[in-house]
Amino acid sequence: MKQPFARVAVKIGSNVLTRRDGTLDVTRMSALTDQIAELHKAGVEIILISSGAVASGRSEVRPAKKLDSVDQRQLFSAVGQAKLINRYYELFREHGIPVGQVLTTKENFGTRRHYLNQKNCMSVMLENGVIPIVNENDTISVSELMFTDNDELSGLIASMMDAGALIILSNIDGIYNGPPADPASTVIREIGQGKDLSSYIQASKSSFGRGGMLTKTNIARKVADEGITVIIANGKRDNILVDIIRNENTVCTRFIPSANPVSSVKKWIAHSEGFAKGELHINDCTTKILFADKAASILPIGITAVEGEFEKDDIVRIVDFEGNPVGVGKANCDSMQAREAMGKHGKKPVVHYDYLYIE
Ligand SMILES: Nc1ncnc2c1ncn2[C@@H]1O[C@H](COP(=O)(O)OP(=O)(O)O)[C@@H](O)[C@H]1O
Ligand SMILES: N[C@@H](CCC(=O)OP(=O)(O)O)C(=O)O
Repeated sequence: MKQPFARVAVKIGSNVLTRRDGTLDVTRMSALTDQIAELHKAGVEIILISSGAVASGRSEVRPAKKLDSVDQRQLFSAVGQAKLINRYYELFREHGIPVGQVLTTKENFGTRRHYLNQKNCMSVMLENGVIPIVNENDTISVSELMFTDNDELSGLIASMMDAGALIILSNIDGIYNGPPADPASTVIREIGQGKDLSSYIQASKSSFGRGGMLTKTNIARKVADEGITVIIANGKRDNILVDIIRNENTVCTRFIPSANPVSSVKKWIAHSEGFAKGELHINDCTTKILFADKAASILPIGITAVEGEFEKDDIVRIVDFEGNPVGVGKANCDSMQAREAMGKHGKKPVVHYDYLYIE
């Protein structure tokens, strides 16, 4: 059977993999592994982003004294990640599929060199039939520099690996149009571009999750805008992964991808906002040009202020004349040169169109 997607990133949330008491739900892991193996054997390349390290480590150690939240995370994830990957290794081995562990941190996405290095690692794994199993390296991540949660990480991975789809598995059937516990609420089956979902989302999270539904929807929209289908579905439902791929009527929320996919380098820039070293403030006319259909670079004549100190090739935020962030780009010169050229005609672009992502 022809598969709709050649490459799929699958994110499994902590609560899918853990029982109520916090122990690892090996039965669920085994069921999901079977489905991934089925898709893999049908020729779909899978990249797995799996949470569950902290949750599975929690039940393994009894700390001698009360630990602060950083110590807890480091201790539990160190123990739990080993347990988690060991389980995956055994489960996939039953299908004759090799798996490899990729532990990463947010900083590894900060420079283009690090980014391409990671991309190369996962590409070579896929070329050799190995399923990458990715998680944040919680043991060495610095709290302030962590991913909001693994939804953010999965968005980066799907984008970096040019996946056709990102499937986010949680403990819920999709995004509800009201409180999920309210019987009158139903799952929103399709979400088009530009739809504001904030009024539907409650602040509640599952007991082992970190980010909640709001981060999921924000990431999903961003990734879909880059041309990737994003699906939020219930990882606790039997056969969910295979059903999603093969049966369009499966209950889940689908974010319709943009019809104009963005280039690989623009995808990196789109997710690099957190690494921005400075800001370019642009005038009204340049803002209008950027939002028009034609490709346009940021020329010095349209810049009204340059904030922060940055080097050539650093990431900068683009801010409109009202102070709203409108995009992210890679600077073509350093901040001193940008200040010198600002407001002048006939100068080289400060951000070239090929390295500019407008939100
Ligand atoms: N409108 C909504 N539709 C679905 N879930 C919602 C909504 N608003 C809040 N949620 C909550 O978001 C939770 C899923 O997010 P999260 O706890 O981060 O899961 P995960 O651990 O899988 O990443 C659901 O269990 C639900 O309680
Ligand atoms: N890296 C953490 C993941 C925490 C997290 O983001 O969880 P979730 O919100 O369930 O995706 C772990 O493995 O425990």
